[in-house]
Amino acid sequence: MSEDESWRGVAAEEVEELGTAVGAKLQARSRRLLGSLIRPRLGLAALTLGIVILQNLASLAGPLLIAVAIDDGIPAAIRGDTTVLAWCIGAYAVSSLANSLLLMAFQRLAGWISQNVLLDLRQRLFRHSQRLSLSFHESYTSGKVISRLTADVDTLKQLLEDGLDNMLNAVLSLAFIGTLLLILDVPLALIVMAGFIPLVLITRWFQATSRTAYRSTRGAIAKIIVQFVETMNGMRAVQAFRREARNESIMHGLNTSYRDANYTAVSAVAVFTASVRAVGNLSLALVLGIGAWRVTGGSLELGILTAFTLYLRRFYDPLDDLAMVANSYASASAALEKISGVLEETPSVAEPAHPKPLPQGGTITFEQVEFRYSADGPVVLPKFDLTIPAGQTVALVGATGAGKSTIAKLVARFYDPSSGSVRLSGVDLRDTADADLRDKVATVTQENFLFSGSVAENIALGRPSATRGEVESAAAAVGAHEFIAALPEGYDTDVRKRGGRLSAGQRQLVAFARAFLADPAVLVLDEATSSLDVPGERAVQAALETVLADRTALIIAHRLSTVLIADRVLVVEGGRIIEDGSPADLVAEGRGEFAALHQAWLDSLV
Ligand SMILES: Nc1ncnc2c1ncn2[C@@H]1O[C@H](COP(=O)(O)OP(=O)(O)OP(=O)(O)O)[C@@H](O)[C@H]1O
Repeated sequence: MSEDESWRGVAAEEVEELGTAVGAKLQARSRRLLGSLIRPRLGLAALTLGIVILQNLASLAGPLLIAVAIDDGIPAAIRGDTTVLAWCIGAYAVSSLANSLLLMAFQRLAGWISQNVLLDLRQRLFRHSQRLSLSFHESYTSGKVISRLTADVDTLKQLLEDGLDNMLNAVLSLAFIGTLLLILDVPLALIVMAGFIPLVLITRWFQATSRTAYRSTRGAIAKIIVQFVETMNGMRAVQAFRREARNESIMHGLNTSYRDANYTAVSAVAVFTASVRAVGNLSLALVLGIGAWRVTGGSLELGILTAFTLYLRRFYDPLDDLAMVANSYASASAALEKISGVLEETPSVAEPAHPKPLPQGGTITFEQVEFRYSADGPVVLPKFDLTIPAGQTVALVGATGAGKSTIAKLVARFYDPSSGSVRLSGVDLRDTADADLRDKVATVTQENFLFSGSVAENIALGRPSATRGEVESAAAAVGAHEFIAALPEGYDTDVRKRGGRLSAGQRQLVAFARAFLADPAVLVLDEATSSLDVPGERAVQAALETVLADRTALIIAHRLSTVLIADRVLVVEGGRIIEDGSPADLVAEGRGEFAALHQAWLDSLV
């Protein structure tokens, strides 16, 4: 990444103090995101603006009508002519009613726009997060994604729900009332306008202070959620290793820094609001003093002064609201900065624009492949070539951390090689469509994640169009039928509900049934039988031998029985393939790693 691009994506998230240039770029990115969210609703936004303008005009009529009533209506009524007073009262009632109706229409429309903007944003974030590659999620962590999708979207929600409303009203009130003040009395209006000089200065100070404070709050809340998710996910380990106290102290530290960051922001708001009020009240006092002196001198009418002070209150009230909007905006723009960062990330394993279809067959070729997990990380697989002909069952063996799973992950294209290419039936995996690849390559791992839903639904993930009969046959083929049938609701048992909880071995069998049902050209089994008991493994193995007969398979296993069904064994050490041959040949040679491993297995059986 060049220096200029170092702010892109989520890279600047952890940086506390941003340079001005980077800060400006991040703000521009946030604005672009906001613009892209509002643009599709521009017509409706224009209508909302029209309504709020009318509503403000309706609300402004009040004090003016009161001024006319005091200066003309009441004196005329004293003389016996009530026409003007009656008109004033009637117009006041109509303008108040119009004000209420327009306000309701405005709030409903603004609410509709905001809620749709939020819906759009939540969907974009979720869709994008799902599309980002495994490597992003491994480093960014689910807690941070959750924090973007919940806490950060919520701050934007606050801005849109209350802020939009307040801001439009405040800006319009300021513009309209400012004009009216000038029309009513120029010298008094100028006194009011002079108050804007300190206001601008205070606002600039507030923007700078609150931006930094809110960036810290966004970072702090993300850390809290990350810690929370980690604790909840690892609850068993937490309790088994008595990590509660340590976790509590970490959480206390994080919560404290979140409080401190929020307190800094709230303090800035307090100073800002108080200063705005002080300026407002001081100019009101000045206007009242000078106005009263002029009324006594006869150069100003009492009605005008009354209207002026009534308007003045309304002139400064929205400034209070504006202070709150500025606060919500600072908080939301810090959140938008983070959200737009996630949305700017691109999948490192991207789908090509014009994918090539994968032909039948399952020959896997590694051509001059070198792999590291990150650009600056160590080389995990030094450059190598390897061809696995279609239909061959290959076992990968080797010590922990040797690189076996990494090879398997490259075959399933969870990562792309750092250099060279991995091909399936001659097609570079980088040129394939995700759906095509997932149809052809199925993976069963140790984790065996089950989605909420029934056991049958979890098996059918392998082939969503499968009938119940096919699901049951797949389960029977791997020896899972009996335990599933014995569950409270058989195949319809919910795997997340009480009674539907499956053991690790049972989950593994479900994952096997899923892969068998998928009927892929290439099957990757990464420690897929490690949780099965011996009879369970035998049942799967018997099924494996028939199922693997006509497809390519890559098996990573630590058990001899599984390795022996392979046609070919690759021994991996430090990312290199150091032995390659049939299990029988490698054992017969008697000198290599595999022969030693084989002997160790045999010894352990005695
Ligand atoms: N997501 C990752 N990011 C960075 N490094 C990784 C990642 N996954 C694995 N590694 C590193 O790559 C190397 C090979 O790991 P790999 O998981 O392929 O080993 P393995 O042979 O499958 O081990 P095991 O038998 O324990 O599963 C290890 O040094 C490991 O630390």
